[in-house]
Amino acid sequence: METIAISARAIRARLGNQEVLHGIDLMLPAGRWTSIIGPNGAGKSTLLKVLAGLMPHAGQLVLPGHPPGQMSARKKAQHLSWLGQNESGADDLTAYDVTMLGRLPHQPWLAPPGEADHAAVIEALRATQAWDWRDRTLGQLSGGERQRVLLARALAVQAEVLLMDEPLANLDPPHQVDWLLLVRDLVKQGKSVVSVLHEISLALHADEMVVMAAGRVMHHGPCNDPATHQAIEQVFENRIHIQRAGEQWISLPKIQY
Ligand SMILES: Nc1ncnc2c1ncn2[C@@H]1O[C@H](COP(=O)(O)OP(=O)(O)OP(=O)(O)O)[C@@H](O)[C@H]1O
Repeated sequence: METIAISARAIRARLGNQEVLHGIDLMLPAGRWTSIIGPNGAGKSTLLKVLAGLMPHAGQLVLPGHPPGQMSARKKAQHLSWLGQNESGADDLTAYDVTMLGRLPHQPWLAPPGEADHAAVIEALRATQAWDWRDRTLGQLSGGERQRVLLARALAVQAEVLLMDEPLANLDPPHQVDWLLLVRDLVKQGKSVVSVLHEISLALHADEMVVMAAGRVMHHGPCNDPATHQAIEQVFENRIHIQRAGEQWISLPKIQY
């Protein structure tokens, strides 16, 4: 039987005075990579924030093996790692110190980082090829370089579940591919990854896809399933076409000149 990383039942969430998630039921598999896709405003970021425990919501959220209400904030922060969309702040901190923030859930209150913390930070900065800028502040980095440091921070947590909102933002094509290989490697180690992506061709490399529109899940299925491809085309108003290119599925814009 498939093990579950996060189970969400009847999730509703509001932003301002508007309900933006309208009753979401979702079982996210453990040890797999799930992509969440959908048009602008579909509620993808809101759903990811709810899954990360960062937003008030109605409905039930369960991390199997961790009874609700019995997991301390620290344990939860060790278990779930978060990479937000367009994260700002920390401009005066060095890339090394920003990455070390990912180790906070592991460190005793006010204790300096230990050997394991430094080892995790070094490994994460090397994995995202951000090691060379370890002594530069975030404010001195380009958008893509900065994103790779934030990704290193998320990796340094060494969490079982990684939630990433638009992790490919500002990354050039080779670093997008590196991210994809990194995720595949995490999944091979048994970690669960959930990512919100706008790059449909890359999102199709995931194991499973959640297709959202207007605050609802329209489809959840394997990335190589024709029903999933049809759902993707539909939520994007049939303005894109999913097709096979060699070993991969890719999304092409439908353009009539
Ligand atoms: N402060 C707010 N008050 C009311 N509605 C909001 C607020 N912030 C966002 N929304 C609305 O909530 C809905 C869901 O937003 P969300 O950011 O989750 O969508 P998304 O699918 O991640 O979009 P995108 O692809 O554009 O990043 C959108 O319709 C958005 O306009």
